[in-house]
Amino acid sequence: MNERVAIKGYLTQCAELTETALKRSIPAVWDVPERLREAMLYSLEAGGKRLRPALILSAAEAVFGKTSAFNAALPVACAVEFIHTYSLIHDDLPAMDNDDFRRGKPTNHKVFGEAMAILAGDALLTHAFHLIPQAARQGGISAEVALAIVEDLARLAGAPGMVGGQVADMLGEQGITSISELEYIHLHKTSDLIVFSVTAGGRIGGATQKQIELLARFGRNIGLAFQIQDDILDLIGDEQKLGKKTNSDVQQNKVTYPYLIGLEESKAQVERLTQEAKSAVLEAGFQDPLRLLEIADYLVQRDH
Ligand SMILES: CC(C)=CCC/C(C)=C/COP(=O)(O)OP(=O)(O)O
Ligand SMILES: C=C(C)CCOP(=O)(O)OP(=O)(O)O
Repeated sequence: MNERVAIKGYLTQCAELTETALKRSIPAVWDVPERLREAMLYSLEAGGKRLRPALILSAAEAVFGKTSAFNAALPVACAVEFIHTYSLIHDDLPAMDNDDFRRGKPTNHKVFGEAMAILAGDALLTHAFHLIPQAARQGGISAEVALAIVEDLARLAGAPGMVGGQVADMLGEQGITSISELEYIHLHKTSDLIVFSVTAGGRIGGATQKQIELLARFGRNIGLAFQIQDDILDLIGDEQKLGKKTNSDVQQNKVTYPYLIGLEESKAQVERLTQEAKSAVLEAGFQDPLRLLEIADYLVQRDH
């Protein structure tokens, strides 16, 4: 990827690289029950924006200054997409959001049944942790970087991160009255995996500790903006483009930013968080920060 294409084209290229790498991440010959493999591939190959992999690739590019860091970053990009996909399968289950459509298709449990959907999620989660040491064994990243990435992923996707955020969301349903409670949920449920993505990309590109911290600040802010935008789109978005039902938050009595502060103030908040994110990237003195800055702006305008 040498040519400077517009951001939409860049994200498409990142998504295509990720799709190819994802196909290779599940062994062609794999001694696992065929139905489990089908259920994993069903959600993994259902599309999705592949935003988190793109953030890993673009953070590596920002720090390293070239897209030649992409090859080393792709196994980690796949790992985060495995984790994100498992989280969506479980989030859609009847015990959680009870959703019927995801990524433009019936949800995993609608096709494979609840038990298999839970297990397909479990298998995707576990396989993610297989991919990162493999990348080190193949020489793409050092063992030290792989260890730091595994440690970050376990924390940011686990109880102190995404899982904890999802639990706080579940326990707080209807009882949330303040922005700070809602912010806690969004920061963990959504931002933490985005923080993981940009800091992992940074580690692969050779970032300093100070740069990792600034990438984490970037990730927290775009992550929060991303979740608020998700809540806005749930109210005013297009089902066809989103590939999932709108108005589900209202139907599930969920407390969201638009519910607490209104639509216009929520949009203004997305803008503010985006500016804050961009200032962190500018402060970091990266070799080539352009893609990260463009992605931050692109996310404000997204309609799916
Ligand atoms: C451990 C688990 C299961 C984590 C799920 C994390 C997550 C971000 C779910 C989607 O949130 P959402 O319900 O706000 O989004 P959507 O509108 O896409 O369902
Ligand atoms: C965190 C949220 C809001 C869940 C959906 O994430 P995405 O909007 O990134 O979902 P896909 O494109 O990967 O399907």
